[in-house]
Amino acid sequence: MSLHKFYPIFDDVNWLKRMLPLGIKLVQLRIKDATEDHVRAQIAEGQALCREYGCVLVINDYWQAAIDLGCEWLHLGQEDLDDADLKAIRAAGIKLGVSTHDDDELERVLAFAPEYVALGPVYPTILKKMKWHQQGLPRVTEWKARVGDVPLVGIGGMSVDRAPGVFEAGADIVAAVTDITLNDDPEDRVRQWLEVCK
Ligand SMILES: Cc1ncc(COP(=O)(O)OP(=O)(O)O)c(N)n1
Ligand SMILES: Cc1nc(C(=O)O)sc1CCOP(=O)(O)O
Ligand SMILES: [Mg+2]
Repeated sequence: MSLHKFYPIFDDVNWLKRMLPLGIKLVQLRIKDATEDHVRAQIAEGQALCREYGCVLVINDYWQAAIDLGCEWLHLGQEDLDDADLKAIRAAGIKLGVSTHDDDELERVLAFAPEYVALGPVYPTILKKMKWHQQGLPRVTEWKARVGDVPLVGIGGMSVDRAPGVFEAGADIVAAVTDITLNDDPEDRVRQWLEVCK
C-alpha cells in the first residue's frame, strides 16, 4: 500500500464534496468542537464520498467512532495516544498515522509501529497554537533517516512552492490545510498541489 504524496486536511465533508472530484487520493477529516452525532454523520458521509472517488480517508482524533463505523485509517497525536485503546484500534484492523514534534515523541510512537509518522510544524502554521515554532528542512531529513521505510508526512505551513523542498529533504507526503482552505480559489490551488505532487 502506498499513500498519495498530497495529503489535504479538511474540517467538513463539504470540502470533500468539492475537492475529491479533482483527483485527491488521500484526505483527512479533522473536526474539532463538534458533537459526537455530528462527527459520526460526517465520517459516514466522508466514507461514502471516499469510496466513490477511490480516496483514502483518515479520521483525526475520533478513534472510537472510527472503530464503530468501520474506518480504515486514523490519525492520532500524542495526547490522543494517551487515551486511545490501541489494542482495540489494531483489533479493528485500523491503520495508524501519528504526530511527532521532538525526539521523545518519535521514540514513543515508533513502538506503536505506525503506518506513517508526521513531523511538524515544518514551517510556522497559523492553524493552531503550538509549542513548536518551526522544525525546518534539516529536521525532515533527520526524521526520514530515523523512520526508515515508514512513510514520513511533513506538515505545518505547507504551500505549493514549499512542497518540492520538503520532498527533497526526505518527506514522502506533504499535508496542508490553510494553503487550500484560505486560498481565494481552493479548487485551483488543489489542482496546483496535484501537479506538484505527481
Ligand atoms: C498529518 C497530520 N499530522 C499532524 C496532525 C496533528 O495531530 P494532533 O497533534 O493530534 O493535533 P490535532 O490535529 O488533533 O489538533 C494531524 N492532524 N495530521
Ligand atoms: C494540524 C497540524 N498539526 C501540526 C503538527 O505539527 O503536528 S501543524 C498543523 C496545522 C497544519 O495547518 P497548515 O497547513 O494550515 O499550517
Ligand atoms: Mg489530535
